[in-house]
Amino acid sequence: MTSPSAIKWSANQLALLDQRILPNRIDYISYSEPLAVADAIRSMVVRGAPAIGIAAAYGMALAAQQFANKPMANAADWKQALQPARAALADSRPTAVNLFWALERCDRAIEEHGSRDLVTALCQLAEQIHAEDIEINQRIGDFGASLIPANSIVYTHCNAGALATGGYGTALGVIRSAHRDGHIRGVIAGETRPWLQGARLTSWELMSDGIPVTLAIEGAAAHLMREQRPSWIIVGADRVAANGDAANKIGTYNLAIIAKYHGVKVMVAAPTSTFDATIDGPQIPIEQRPSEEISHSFGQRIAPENVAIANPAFDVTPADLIDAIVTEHGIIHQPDRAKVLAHLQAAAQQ
Ligand SMILES: CSC[C@H]1O[C@H](OP(=O)(O)O)[C@H](O)[C@@H]1O
Repeated sequence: MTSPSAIKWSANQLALLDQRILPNRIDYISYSEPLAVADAIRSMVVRGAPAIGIAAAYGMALAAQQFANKPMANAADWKQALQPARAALADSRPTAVNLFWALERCDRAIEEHGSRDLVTALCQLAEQIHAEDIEINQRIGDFGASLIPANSIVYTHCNAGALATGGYGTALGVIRSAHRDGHIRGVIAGETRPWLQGARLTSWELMSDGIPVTLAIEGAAAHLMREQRPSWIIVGADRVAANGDAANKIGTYNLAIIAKYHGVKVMVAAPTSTFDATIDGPQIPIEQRPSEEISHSFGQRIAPENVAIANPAFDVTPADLIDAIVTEHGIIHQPDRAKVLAHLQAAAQQ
């Protein structure tokens, strides 16, 4: 049994698996309002860079449906009508660049179709982005798996699985493909405070696929790298910058430093839609999330009132701590600016 899809679209209705209550409850929430989709992204009903981009594209399709019976003379009319929905979706989470990449693809569809049947075009575009992502993840998985030695233990952080994407996953896509090839002896999944994507989502996904997984607290990472000698740390990304730095869930930078000390290799698995060639790592916007995610645990206060709290949702791992960035177009070994830009240029020509 594999984990259910994070995103469902049928009869022009969007349903999102509520990832805030997994794995204890499997509930989908239906959406017809684009502003509600923006809230779902902000509150992490749906999360994970590629899944956020797919949800935003469906949000724009829902927005267009609201104007299906209104006279629109041209693309400018449509852009004006859809602007509130686009603005709300763009404002939902700042770090995952797939969100902005998907909205820009919707912008191009609006320009291209103008007053013709834009509703159908945006629905088809969202479905295309969704279907493409699954195929992309399978390619990332196979490229990444080619790097995993036989009999490997690997370590992963957060959830870059089917639940964070259109399906199959990026980091978990590599693990799924390597397990299919018989190269995975075990996976260590870091719990990933405060939202516990590792404990609640990655453990659940891997167990659903029959992949041996051991859940650990993040504080055990150095000990486990020394004792169990994983071959790779395999993570996803929310944004890969032009210089090869990668933003991912908070704690990834820690793991990369520990990995360097212990001679463990670090792999970032991400589609080229997660790359942002316009900035370098230090310029990546880091989302600061609500303090309550740290001061409370499942509704119970665990920290004193008024304690100062830092809750950055992501950190940036410098390229010199990354051994490989794996995309749907191949592998960037020992990434740097020149290699990243060459990879993106070659990808654009395919
Ligand atoms: C392939 S998803 C990438 C990324 O998304 C997760 O963040 P969040 O759960 O806050 O959306 C995490 O950083 C994953 O690695």
